[in-house]
Amino acid sequence: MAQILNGKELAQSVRNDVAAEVQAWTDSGQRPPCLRVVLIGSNPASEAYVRGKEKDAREAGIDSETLRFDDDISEADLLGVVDRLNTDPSVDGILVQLPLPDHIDDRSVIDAIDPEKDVDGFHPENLGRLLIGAPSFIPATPFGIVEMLKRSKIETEGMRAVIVGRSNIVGKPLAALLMQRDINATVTVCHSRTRNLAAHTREADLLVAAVGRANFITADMVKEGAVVVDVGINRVDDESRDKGYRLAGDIDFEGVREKASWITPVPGGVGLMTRAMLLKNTMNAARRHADVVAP
Ligand SMILES: NC(=O)C1=CN([C@@H]2O[C@H](COP(=O)(O)OP(=O)(O)OC[C@H]3O[C@@H](n4cnc5c(N)ncnc54)[C@H](OP(=O)(O)O)[C@@H]3O)[C@@H](O)[C@H]2O)C=CC1
Ligand SMILES: Nc1nc(=O)c2c([nH]1)NC[C@@H]1CN(c3ccc(C(=O)N[C@@H](CCC(=O)O)C(=O)O)cc3)C=[N+]21
Ligand SMILES: [Mg+2]
Repeated sequence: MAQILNGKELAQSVRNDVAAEVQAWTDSGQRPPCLRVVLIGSNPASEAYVRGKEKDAREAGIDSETLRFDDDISEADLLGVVDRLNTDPSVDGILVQLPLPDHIDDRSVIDAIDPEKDVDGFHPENLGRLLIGAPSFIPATPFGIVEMLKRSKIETEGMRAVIVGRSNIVGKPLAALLMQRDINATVTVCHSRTRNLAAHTREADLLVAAVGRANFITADMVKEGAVVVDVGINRVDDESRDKGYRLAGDIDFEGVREKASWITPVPGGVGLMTRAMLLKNTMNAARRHADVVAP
């Protein structure tokens, strides 16, 4: 039976560390790190993330505000908002909540964010820097996954890592991170065109699912003793809940926990780490902005 990689506890310890960094920062006479989140429309899932982020930021002493716009905002107007935040000297970090409405090109907006304020690490300059191992903002979800493994003292050296999902925000940056010299995993990235997916996943010492389909990874796809990380956030109908649904990951938790050595739950796993690492990135953005190099 797997041990639980407890996102609640691990994220709390990251938040405590960031709160101490922020305290030392403001004690030294600096203003609190400042994050601005841009939220278009009123997607209930996005609203939930944004609420969570605001609460986390407040507790860490970070100045965080969400700028909300109707989903009929034009791309030009949104680019104007980004430009204002880019040039505002009181703003350290910018996060534009994705996905954007269909009439707006996500890429154009991400590319417009000042790479020095890009706390999501989604700008091509930061993704390129991540790939070559140069200092950069590391996307919060991959960063959070690695931080979970490190804080749980899970040895990654020489592991076979299999990532299911090749998105620019999770799968690809996680692959870049896991193959770095301080982690030393051997990485396979699978996607919807992968032939015989289970043959790959069954080889994984570290299996990460970022697919977006509830209970997609079943026990028969998992090697005995694997470390299993669930990035998926899916809604499944559940009449016993007030909301009529509950959250489920991409991993069939009940089945897979019998075989894995470690497993992340949903909720209470990677999502909480994502939010905590965003705070870490915002603290680093403030240092960079003040020309103090991030540690
Ligand atoms: N916990 C957290 O902090 C976060 C959670 N999420 C959640 O993680 C999930 C993934 O997000 P994201 O990476 O943005 O998703 P995307 O939809 O961008 O990517 C999904 C990936 O899964 C692959 N895929 C889809 N179907 C299959 C299949 N049948 N077999 C193998 N691969 C398949 C796709 O392949 P292809 O490229 O070929 O289409 C694609 O690469 C979502 O549930 C999202 O809500 C996302 C970000 C952060
Ligand atoms: N620019 C941008 N950056 C992102 O990092 C980004 C984004 N857009 N768009 C959406 C995805 C998804 N994402 C999550 C963050 C936290 C939780 C999270 O806190 N999850 C909690 C549960 C939250 C709940 O109960 O609703 C948990 O797993 O325990 C989930 C998902 C960030 N994303
Ligand atoms: Mg779009």
